[in-house]
Amino acid sequence: MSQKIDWAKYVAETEKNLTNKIASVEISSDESSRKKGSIGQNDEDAPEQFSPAEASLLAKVIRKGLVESKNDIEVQRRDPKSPLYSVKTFEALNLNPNLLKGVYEMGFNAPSKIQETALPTLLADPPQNLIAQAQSGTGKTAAFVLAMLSRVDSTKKYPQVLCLSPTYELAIQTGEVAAHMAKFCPEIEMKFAVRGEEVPKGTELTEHIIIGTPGKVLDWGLKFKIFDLKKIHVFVLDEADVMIATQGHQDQCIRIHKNLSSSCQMMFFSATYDQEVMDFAEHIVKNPITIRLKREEESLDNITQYYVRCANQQEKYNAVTNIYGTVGVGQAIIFCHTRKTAAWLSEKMAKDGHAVAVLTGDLTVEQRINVLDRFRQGQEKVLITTNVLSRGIDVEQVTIVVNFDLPIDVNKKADCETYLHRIGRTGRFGKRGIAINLVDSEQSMAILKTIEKHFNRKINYLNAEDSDEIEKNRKLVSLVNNKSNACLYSFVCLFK
Ligand SMILES: Nc1ncnc2c1ncn2[C@@H]1O[C@H](COP(=O)(O)OP(=O)(O)OP(=O)(O)O)[C@@H](O)[C@H]1O
Repeated sequence: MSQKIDWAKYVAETEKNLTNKIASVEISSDESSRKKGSIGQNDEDAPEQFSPAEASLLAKVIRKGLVESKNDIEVQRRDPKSPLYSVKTFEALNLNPNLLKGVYEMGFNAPSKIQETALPTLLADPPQNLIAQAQSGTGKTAAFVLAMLSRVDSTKKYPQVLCLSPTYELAIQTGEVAAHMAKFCPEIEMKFAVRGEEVPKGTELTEHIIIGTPGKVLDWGLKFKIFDLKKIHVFVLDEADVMIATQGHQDQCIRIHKNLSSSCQMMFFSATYDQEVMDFAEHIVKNPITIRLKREEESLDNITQYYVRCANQQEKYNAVTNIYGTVGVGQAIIFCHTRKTAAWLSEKMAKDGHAVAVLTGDLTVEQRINVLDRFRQGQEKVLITTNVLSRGIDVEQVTIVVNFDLPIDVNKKADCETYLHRIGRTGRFGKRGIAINLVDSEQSMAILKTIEKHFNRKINYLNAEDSDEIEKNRKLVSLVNNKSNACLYSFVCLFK
């Protein structure tokens, strides 16, 4: 990117290519290339696993909007005398009018919960250091981008704001938000410090904001000295939890941080609140105000859980096709352990004339979004997937979740957390749902028992021969979506 390039255009072009690139790049510490078409693991027999960076990027790209929370913000202040405000409107922040225009242009009417407290802190005079933790999608990026843009003095032609992201793709995402928000502030110039960006030796950067990955920023700031880290007065560390999970990044961040001036304002953001993240935060952020929005936990409260005994894979298949035939009550998601099983199941169902969607890690991000969009619109009633989708399904109309394979961890033990993410709902949806676990061996029965014990919630045996059981289930299922009993009866008869 040349120094005077149209930032918005650059981001638009980069974004256009991003989905293709994502399939062919390594999201890891060394940022080396990986085989095309392989976002997850290459081995389709292996359980699908996704790096924190991949998961974060996917969540960002797939998410449609703000994740609202009913929880209150928790605030901790080292210095109890430091003022703390919160705002209910963007006007109350006394923003540059063109920035405010940009915020409204993005469709933001009022600050999100985390923004209500984070923004006045980030914009306070004298500057305050902030550690903010809130789950993905709650408005953290928008908050610090607004603060970054507000802190620029465009009459001074040197980098003043530095934002570190863990990967190329995440940096591009942040840049896109910044470009969008700064739409009416053409005087603010930004530059990506990511792989592929080269600047001739001896250049001095004149852009106000640098958004980049730690390795490149270290090179530019310390090795080539094309900008002065001491002149940076706002330092943002985004996705700190993903940063830590990326090898070598933590040390690089600390090296960058050591070269900043002591008066530099520190903004630290994380989606999780692990001890490791907080230790890292302590290193980087002195005397912070810490704000925290606890995630709305998923629970099994509204979910009725069943298990069905199947002798083999074919019986599992039969059970699934029966379910498919009766999901008039809503939509279903079927979870498989490996990409291979998901492919086998979907192919078999397609051959038998069923329309199902399949979402696995070998799809590009663009393809995944298409699949999800179609499913959200109800174009397919059944979605077959792997753990690529275990978190944040957020499709309200999904009433049935089938575990074709029960979730297990790398040691082949019950993975209760994944079970909860697959089946559970947050208070947001509050609707009833049904989970059906297909059990085809003694091992899977043992896993089921572990899950049952872990959550202390009974997983009912679904036995279509037992008339009492059918009656009980019929009543229960009729609570789901208030559909007629006739339709629901067919659901219960699936397993006959
Ligand atoms: N005040 C707001 N009003 C409406 N929408 C908002 C507001 N703030 C952010 N959003 C939108 O909500 C979504 C999530 O916001 P954002 O990306 O800032 O969250 P985040 O916490 O940074 O998530 P992540 O950790 O995944 O990056 C985005 O689509 C963003 O445009």
